Amino acid sequence: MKTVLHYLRPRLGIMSVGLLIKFFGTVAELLLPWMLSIILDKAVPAGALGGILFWGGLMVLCAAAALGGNVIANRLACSTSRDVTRRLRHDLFARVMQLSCAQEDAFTTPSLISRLTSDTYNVHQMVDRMQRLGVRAPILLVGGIALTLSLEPVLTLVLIATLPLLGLVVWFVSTRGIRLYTRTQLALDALVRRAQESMAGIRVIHALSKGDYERARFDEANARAVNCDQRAGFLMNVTNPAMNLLLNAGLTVVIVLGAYRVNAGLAQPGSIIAFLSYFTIILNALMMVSRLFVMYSKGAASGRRIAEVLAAPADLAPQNIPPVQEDAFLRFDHVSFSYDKVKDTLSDVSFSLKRGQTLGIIGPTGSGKTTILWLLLRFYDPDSGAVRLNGRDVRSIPPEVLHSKFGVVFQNDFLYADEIGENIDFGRGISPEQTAAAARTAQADFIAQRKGGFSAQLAAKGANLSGGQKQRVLLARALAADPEILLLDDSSSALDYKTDAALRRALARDFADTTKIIVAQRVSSIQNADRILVLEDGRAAGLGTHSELLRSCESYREIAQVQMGEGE
Ligand SMILES: Nc1ncnc2c1ncn2[C@@H]1O[C@H](COP(=O)(O)OP(=O)(O)OP(=O)(O)O)[C@@H](O)[C@H]1O
Repeated sequence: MKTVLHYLRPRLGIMSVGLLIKFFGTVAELLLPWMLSIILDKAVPAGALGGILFWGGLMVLCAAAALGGNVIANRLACSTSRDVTRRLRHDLFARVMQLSCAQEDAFTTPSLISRLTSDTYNVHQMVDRMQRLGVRAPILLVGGIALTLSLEPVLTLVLIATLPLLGLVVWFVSTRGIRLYTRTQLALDALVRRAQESMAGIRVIHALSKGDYERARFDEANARAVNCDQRAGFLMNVTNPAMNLLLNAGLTVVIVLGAYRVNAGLAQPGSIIAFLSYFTIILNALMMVSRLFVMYSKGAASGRRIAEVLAAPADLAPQNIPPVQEDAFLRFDHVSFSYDKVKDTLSDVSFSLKRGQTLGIIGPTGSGKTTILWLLLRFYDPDSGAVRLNGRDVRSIPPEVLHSKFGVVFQNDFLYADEIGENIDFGRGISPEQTAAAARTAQADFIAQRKGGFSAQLAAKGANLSGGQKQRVLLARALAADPEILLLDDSSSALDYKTDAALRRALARDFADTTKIIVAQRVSSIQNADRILVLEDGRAAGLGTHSELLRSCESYREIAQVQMGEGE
């Protein structure tokens, strides 16, 4: 709730005006039965037409004030909740964008999506309802009880006697509600994850005719989410009838007692009618309070989930590490790293490159090739050792400065549903000439030949391109900003051998000063690299040129033999 209150602070002025209008509107509404009792008990028996007209006119004015006040206050409440949600969503998204990969892994993507969508919606609803009902319900409740006390103190005691029981119901609902709604949100996270997985793999699912299997998996997650929501809903649904029961029981006692008191001449009929109206008003106010607690339970649970992300520490903040004097441009210095902090993913890996040199990385799947790139980009920090650029530890370089040095193509990289040119530019203001040059180096000549050229529209994830075309657009994107360091993670695997060779020649020619790290499965993609790192289960099994490794590294010789028949 602290987080939500923080976002409400800039709106305090407007909220106060809205709540003040709500206050007066509700007071006007509350006075209506009291005025009715004056008309019935005083003006009518005295036959005072002037009195009847005066109080009747006042009632019309009060009713109009109540209506107008409510409408204006509700509109103000709406604008506040909209504004709070917009700012909250904006900051949450900005924070999500800055999360480290380790934090992303911990929160999980589906959970972050539902925090950005359904959780912010729940907070929106809570802020909205709190303003609409938060003032109205207590005034109707407290004011109603005060007025009934002045009208009929004896009967009011019956009303007051039921209040502790009602309070107990509200307390029980709100404490259990937060727990149940947190569980519901977790089930929704799982549902989003299932939907995301199925959408991402929809072609494989079709190809393997696994539609039924996926539907069953989705239904299972769906049923769990519905079940959790049902439990929370059941608790909330029990609240209203339970309160109704208590209040109707009280109402029955009031009617019986009221009839007895009128009969005995201890009370007037007008007061009893007004009392019954107040009883209904108080009943409604209590219903509002219980609804408020439902919204509060949901909103508070969601607010807590949002606050967790906003409060996540900036664990990639630059650290104060003094630079060292060294001749290498890029150095991995005895780096060890583990994702789960149990088993090392990389163990004591070292290599260095001079500016403009190329490192090829090869090794079995899961040997840690991509992890080396993650550490270079400081998506994760090494557990021991250091990654340095020009003698500066990457942990001491501000992320935006560090990342501006890189051009990257990752495995399964993404393309927007936008023009090809926009996908290459990626919001960096790259000139059309630079874009065209990058596309030429990336061997993406097909773009110019395509209808619309660089303005041709891509489908989401580049679905209207072939695998090889996609890789070449992604390469053009990586090259367009003329990076100091180029990281290519298995990014030419879909290219035919001829195009792959042409790409390597173009890179060597047009990006001679760019330091390149190329992760590849094909020996042919890296055999001309200045150095090749052979990884095996996170360890450097070999480091050298192609011919050196053929002589000295058995596992490299085996790969080369299988792929090219070399080294025998
Ligand atoms: N985010 C992560 N959390 C936990 N473990 C991970 C994570 N990413 C990768 N791993 C694990 O770390 C190991 C190395 O993964 P990495 O992606 O670096 O391998 P790779 O050599 O690039 O594999 P491939 O050739 O298949 O792309 C694997 O065992 C993988 O399961």
